[in-house]
Amino acid sequence: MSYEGKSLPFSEIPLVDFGRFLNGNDKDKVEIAEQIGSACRNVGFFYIKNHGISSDLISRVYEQARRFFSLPIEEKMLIYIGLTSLNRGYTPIYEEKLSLKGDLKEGFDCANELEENDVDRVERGAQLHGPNVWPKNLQGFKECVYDEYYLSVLKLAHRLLKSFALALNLPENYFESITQKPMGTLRLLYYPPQPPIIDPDQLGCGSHTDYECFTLLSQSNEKGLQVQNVLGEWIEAPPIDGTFVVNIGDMMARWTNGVFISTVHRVINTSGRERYSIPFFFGPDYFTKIECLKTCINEKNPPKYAPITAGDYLVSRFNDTYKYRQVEDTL
Ligand SMILES: O=C(O)CCC(=O)C(=O)O
Ligand SMILES: [Fe+2]
Repeated sequence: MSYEGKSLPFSEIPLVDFGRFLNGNDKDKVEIAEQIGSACRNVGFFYIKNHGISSDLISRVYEQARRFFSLPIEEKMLIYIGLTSLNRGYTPIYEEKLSLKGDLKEGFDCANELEENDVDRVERGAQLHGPNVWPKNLQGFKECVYDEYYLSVLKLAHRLLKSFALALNLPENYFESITQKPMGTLRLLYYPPQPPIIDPDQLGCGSHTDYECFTLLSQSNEKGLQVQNVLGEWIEAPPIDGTFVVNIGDMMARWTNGVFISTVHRVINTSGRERYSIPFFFGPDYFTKIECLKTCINEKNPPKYAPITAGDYLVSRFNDTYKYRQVEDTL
C-alpha cells in the first residue's frame, strides 16, 4: 500500500537548522517546527544540520561498517538475519527484495537490546523484541555501533519527535509515553559499485517507502539516494556534510491520515565506488495503536486508515520484503 499524499512537485530537498530547535528560544522552536511540518507535508524528506551528533562518532561508525563488511562471507553468515525471527544480524546481497531480482546491497541490523525473555515478548507476543546478535571477532564493534551511536541517534529521534508533535498541533510531549521501548532499527548498509549498465530490476535499493514513523539517515560521501516527486521525476538527495536526511515512513503517513507523506525513494550507486549508509528507523512502542490523529482529521479529510498495532504493522512489512521471512511463512 502506498501512502503518498498530494505533494508539490519539489525539485530539491529542504535543509533545516535543527540546532535552532534544540537550543533556540520559543520563537525559534516554533519556526523550525513549521519548517519541518511543511517539509513533511509537501516533500516527505528534509535534511537536518546542527543535530548534535559529532562527526567524529559518525566517522568511527563508518569505520566499523567497513570492518564488518570486509569480513569473509562465512563469518558474516554466522549472524545471518534469518537465523532468528527478530530482524537482527547480517543481510547478504540480493536477500532484500525491494528490486525485483534482489537488492545490490549488504546490511547489518541491530535494534533495541532486550532480554531473550523480554516481558512484552513472553507475555504479550511482541514478535520483534529480543537480543541483538554481534560479530564475534570485531572488538569494539558493539561498543561503537550500539553503546555510542545507536543510543545517540535514539536520543536525536526523540527530539525530532517533539518537533513533529508541534508541527501536528499536538503538545510537544505527545509521543513521549508511547516511545518508551521502541524497536528502533539501526542498519549499516554497504553498496558495492554498480555495473555501468543499470538493470532496472536490480538496484542498490529498489523503489520503496520506509515502514516505520521516520528514518534518520546518514550517508557516506558517495551519492546514490534519489527521491521521487509527484511528476515521477527522480530528485537526487546527495550527502551533505554534517547532515542527516530525515524522511517520513508509512506508519507516520498512516497515523497522520496522509497529512505527512511517505515518499518513494531508491538507491543507485553509480559512483563507481563502494557506498555506505546508515539509516535508523524509528517508530513507537510495539503495542501502540496507530489510529488517525485527531488533529489530522476534518470534514475534508475523514479518517482513511483503520487502526492497527504498530508492531503488527511492522512485522507484516518485514514479511513482505525479506526472503528469509517468506521461507518461514511457507513452512
Ligand atoms: O542508502 C540510502 O541512502 C537509503 C537507504 C534506504 O532508503 C533504506 O534503507 O530504507
Ligand atoms: Fe528507505
